[in-house]
Amino acid sequence: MKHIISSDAQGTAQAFAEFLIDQINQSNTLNIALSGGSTPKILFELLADEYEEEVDWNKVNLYWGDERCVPPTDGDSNYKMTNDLLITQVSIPDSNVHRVLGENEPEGEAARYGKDISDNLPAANGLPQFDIIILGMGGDGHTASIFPHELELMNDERVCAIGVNPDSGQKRVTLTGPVINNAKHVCFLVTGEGKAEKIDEIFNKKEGSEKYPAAHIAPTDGTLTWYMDQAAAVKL
Ligand SMILES: O=C1O[C@H](COP(=O)(O)O)[C@@H](O)[C@H](O)[C@H]1O
Repeated sequence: MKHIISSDAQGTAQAFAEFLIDQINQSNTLNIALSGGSTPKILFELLADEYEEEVDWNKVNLYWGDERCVPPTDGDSNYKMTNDLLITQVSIPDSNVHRVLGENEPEGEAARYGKDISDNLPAANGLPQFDIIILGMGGDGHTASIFPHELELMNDERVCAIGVNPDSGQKRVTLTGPVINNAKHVCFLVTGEGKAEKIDEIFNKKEGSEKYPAAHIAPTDGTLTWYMDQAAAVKL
């Protein structure tokens, strides 16, 4: 496990963007699962503003590690944020964009999306393998949409399942733990002082940290990198 600490959220997005651009330029095709959240928002703006011309976007296939079960026009939609800030700003073919159909019935959509992933990605260890998965970590230690009260999703045999936000009751489609941990590169983007406590607990393996889904991310054969800002990493 590696961690890269930048001075602020902009620096965190920049550090990850440089890694991503290198990976795209070194690959014939790159399958990436995106996340929602505040740092990816900065990342998408940065990619559109500064890296649009730097890569061949035809090589990039976009998926989502989690999505809220809402229509793609809803302000809560992770796809909407990516579409507004990145997809409509770079030359990426529509056929490369594999969104979760958040407007569909959740359980059926989790199965459909899992099949879309299995049908299109190469397999390794009997599971689809992403080149890169971007993760965030919520203030409660959730990652993707695996929340502490549904830790069993870390060991679920399906590719995708439904997670439920315990505060709002909102259903979300999420990749399961085994698929996340099967990726070649798993990259957390975590910024802000609100994450410092959990970062400290997870990194220092404090008692009780095992209840946080983010603490269970440990790629089987791939790399794990935490991109953080100083505020999130202040207790390390
Ligand atoms: O609910 C979500 O939040 C997490 C973390 O977001 P952040 O703004 O606290 O960085 C995100 O990873 C996930 O995709 C999203 O659905």
